[in-house]
Formats: sequence, C-alpha cells, structure tokens
Amino acid sequence: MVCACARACGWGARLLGYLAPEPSALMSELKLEHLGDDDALERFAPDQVALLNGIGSVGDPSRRRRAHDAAAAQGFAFPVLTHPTAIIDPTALLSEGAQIMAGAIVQIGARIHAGALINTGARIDHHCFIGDHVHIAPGAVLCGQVTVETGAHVGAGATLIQGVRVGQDALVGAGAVVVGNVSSGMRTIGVPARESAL
Ligand SMILES: CC(=O)SCCNC(=O)CCNC(=O)[C@H](O)C(C)(C)COP(=O)(O)OP(=O)(O)OC[C@H]1O[C@@H](n2cnc3c(N)ncnc32)[C@H](O)[C@@H]1OP(=O)(O)O
Repeated sequence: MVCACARACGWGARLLGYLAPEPSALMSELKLEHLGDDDALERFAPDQVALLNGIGSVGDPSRRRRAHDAAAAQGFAFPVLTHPTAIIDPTALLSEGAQIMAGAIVQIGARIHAGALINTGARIDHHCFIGDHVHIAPGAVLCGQVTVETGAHVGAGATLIQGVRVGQDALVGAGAVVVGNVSSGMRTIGVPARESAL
C-alpha cells in the first residue's frame, strides 16, 4: 500500500527497496529489492535517505510506532505521504510521517500527527485530532471534532459520531458505531459500540 502510494506520488524511481525480517512475495511482485532486516539501516546515512513506514497496526499496533521511533532516534526522517487522489483541506496539519492513502478525505482544521495512517477512503471531518501512530483503517468515518489518541486503531468501516474521544492504544472494531468516549487501552465493538478489555 505504502509503496503503491509512493509510486502514485511519482517517487517510484527513488524507492531503493524495503526492510523486513524476511523477503516478501508481495514486495517481489512490486519489484522492490529486499535490503535486509532493520539492521540494514546501518548501511545508509540518515541525511541521504528517508523512510516510509509500511507496518500496519492489526495484531500489535505498537510495532509501527516502535519501528518509527527506533529509526527516528538514528536520525532518519519520515516524509509525509499523500496519495494524489486524497482530498486534504489546506488548513489541515500533517505531521512528519503522516500517510494519507487513496481516496481519503481530511477536512478543515484536522490535525494528523506523526506517523498516523489514514487508510483508503477514510473520512476525517473538520477539526479532528489524530494522535501519533494512530491507524484509521479503510472506510472509517470520523465526524467533526473527534479525538483519537496516540497508538489507537479505528477499524475498517467504523463510524465515530461528532466529538467522541478514543483513548491511547484503544481499539475500535471494524464496523463499530461509536457514540461515546472509549477509554485508553480498551476495545469497543458493535452497534452501538460497547467497551471491553483488550
Ligand atoms: C488495508 C487493511 O487491511 S487495514 C486493516 C483493517 N482491519 C481492521 O480494521 C480490522 C479490525 N479488527 C477487528 O474488527 C477484529 O475483528 C477485532 C480486533 C475487533 C476482534 O478480533 P479478535 O479478537 O480476533 O476476535 P474474533 O475474530 O476471535 O471474534 C470474537 C468474537 O467477536 C466477534 N467480533 C469480532 N470482530 C467484531 C467486530 N468488528 N464487530 C462485532 N463483533 C465482532 C466475533 O464474531 C466473535 O463473536 P462470537 O464469539 O460470538 O463468535
């Protein structure tokens, strides 16, 4: 996804390859070279290359954040990536490493913080706050002034009504309709969504 987005941005010729513990068939299909695991970063100078974080957040959402933080601590930068078909209001703030995928909409005054991923066709309405390394999965709808704190995952097709707050590292299940706040570290699923321990 991230690779396809980068290519759609015209960065294809500048993609050197990918880092992963093992080569991936999917990445081979995309004709990207496997450079090695994270240790291979040592071969590159932080002022010569930038990184795109391709780790998703299903299973263990903290992996995405840890990979970003480890590379950032070595001085590597993460550019903002915005697919050309995304609609982003000029007043929206996109921080380092934010990724806005195909068909997503980011409305007036929204703030998308470091390393957050706004996936395919997700809608982030006015003045939403999306914290560091949050993943808003495909097709999720966030109404106005929703807050999603650091590391939380909002599942595919979920709907969050205006003004609700999703706490740090919380998980909103796919298709949930969230009509109240979600506590940090909790999971919420269903219509209307009900909270339980992760
Ligand atoms: C580009 C991309 O692909 S990005 C990825 C986007 N994907 C997502 O956002 C997925 C988000 N994940 C989910 O919604 C998951 O289903 C989770 C995390 C909520 C639950 O996952 P698990 O813990 O593995 O639950 P599991 O599949 O074992 O199901 C447990 C029970 O919950 C139910 N359940 C699971 N997910 C949901 C859901 N989203 N809404 C309502 N009920 C659910 C199951 O039907 C099952 O019910 P049962 O015990 O009555 O049979």
